[in-house]
Amino acid sequence: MEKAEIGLIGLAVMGSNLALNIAEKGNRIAVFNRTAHVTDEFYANAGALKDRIIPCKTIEEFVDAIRPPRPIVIMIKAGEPVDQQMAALQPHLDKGDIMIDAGNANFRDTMARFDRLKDTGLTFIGMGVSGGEEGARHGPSIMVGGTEDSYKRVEKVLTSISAKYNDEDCCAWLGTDGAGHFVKTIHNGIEYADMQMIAEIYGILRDGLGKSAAEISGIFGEWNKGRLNSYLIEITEKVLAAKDPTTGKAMPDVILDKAGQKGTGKWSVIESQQMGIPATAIEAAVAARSLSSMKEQREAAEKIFGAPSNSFPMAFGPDLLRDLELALFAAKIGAYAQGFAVMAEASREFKWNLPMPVIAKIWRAGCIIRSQFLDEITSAFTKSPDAANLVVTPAFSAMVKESLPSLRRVVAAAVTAGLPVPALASALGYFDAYRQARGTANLIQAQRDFFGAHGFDRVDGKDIHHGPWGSGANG
Ligand SMILES: NC(=O)C1=CN([C@@H]2O[C@H](COP(=O)(O)OP(=O)(O)OC[C@H]3O[C@@H](n4cnc5c(N)ncnc54)[C@H](OP(=O)(O)O)[C@@H]3O)[C@@H](O)[C@H]2O)C=CC1
Ligand SMILES: O=C(CO)[C@H](O)[C@H](O)COP(=O)(O)O
Repeated sequence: MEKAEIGLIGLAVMGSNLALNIAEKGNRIAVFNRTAHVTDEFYANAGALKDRIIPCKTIEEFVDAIRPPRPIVIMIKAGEPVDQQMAALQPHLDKGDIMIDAGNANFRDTMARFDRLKDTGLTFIGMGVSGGEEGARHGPSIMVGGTEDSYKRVEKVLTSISAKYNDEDCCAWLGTDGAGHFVKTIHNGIEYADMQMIAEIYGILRDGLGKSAAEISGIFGEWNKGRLNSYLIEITEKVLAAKDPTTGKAMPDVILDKAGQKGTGKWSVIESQQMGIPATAIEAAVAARSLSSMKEQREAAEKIFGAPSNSFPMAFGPDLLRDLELALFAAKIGAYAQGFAVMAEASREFKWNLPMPVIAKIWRAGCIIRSQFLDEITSAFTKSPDAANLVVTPAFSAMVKESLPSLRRVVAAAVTAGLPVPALASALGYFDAYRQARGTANLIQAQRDFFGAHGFDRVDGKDIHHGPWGSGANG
């Protein structure tokens, strides 16, 4: 039998769709799944693509079905399963074969896997894939980490399956070892913030203004024609318009308000904190998901403190919807600015030389946060490669100036009404602190020196580093 050019392990949602995508682009592919009946079902449903798929029941059969040097995509549950699968695969591989972990790995695990494989003659790639089920099937965004040479060996097949934006591939090599998985993690952190901010605006419309799901769907539909145009706004319109087949109610009204999370949001926050780069909107979004899961505690607390007032101040008049749209836009800029700032610091720390315009480019299509907005980020980082932060680039500073007053009005009104807007408020606080030349940390430095003689620098540059208190009283 003619051998496959590539193999794929893991035929759940992502792997099965990626395998069909790979086959559809003209590649012969061998597939394997730990539970064999999943492979049978996948093959049975592969339709016209069956001719290019070799279903395998054992690892030996799978490895043997691929032409060496073998590129093997591992698309399974992240974490320990990946180590188990790699260990099971390794004895059957030959020098030059490439294992590609395409799941949502923690980049630190990816770095450890690179280390473990260093002297084996095997090649490893850590690759972030975004786009969910549909992206995997018809074109995901692909973020590759590993040696540039290893990328060149798989570039053709990866670019053949990736999404396209204006005919440009949404697939790129981003740097060595953990670079691809780090960028995917921050993509997801931004995704968390984007989703949380949309949910907060939905909360204002639902609880503060009494609008129905259908009405809110219409509003998001309108916004999707403007500056907020994006996949997440598009699906928000759709999910709000959908009806529950069982009750006929709007679908979001029958879904429990407890959000799941698999780890990438939390990792984004942990890494940003480790590097000392504020990612306040992402932090607020992760915390909001955790708080959402405390349903019973929230129910008990509402009995003690009462529900929000259900009245969003109407001082906005006819400009209310425009203010909400602009507020969401301003906060979104804050979240992306934070995500890119975290990647810039990681790039320095891990010596990845991450190409910011390229990252923005490959997120323009295929991935969950895809939008027109990312084209503007591409252009801003191309024109200002050394900008300290996205918000100080000429294009984005103009957008912030235009939209920030709306974010301030909306956050103020929501806070007054008792409606929770932690991510919107965090983005606002970030802007306010970031653009304040003289902040209040002078007081913190004085306090630290008072209780711990930690010292401070003076504004006049004089060589006196302690205040006239405690053990530092004499300078
Ligand atoms: N779902 C999504 O929208 C996205 C997911 N991802 C990432 O892609 C990867 C795959 O995601 P998804 O398709 O949702 O599948 P899941 O994360 O639900 O993982 C299920 C797959 O993992 C396999 N698996 C689990 N444990 C082991 C093990 N110990 N050894 C071998 N195989 C194992 C399962 O095999 P079996 O059938 O035998 O149980 C099955 O094929 C994950 O890392 C996920 O985070 C990335 C982007 C989007
Ligand atoms: O990577 C993804 C999208 O980009 C996956 O859908 C991931 O599962 C999303 O994260 P979470 O499950 O924590 O919401």
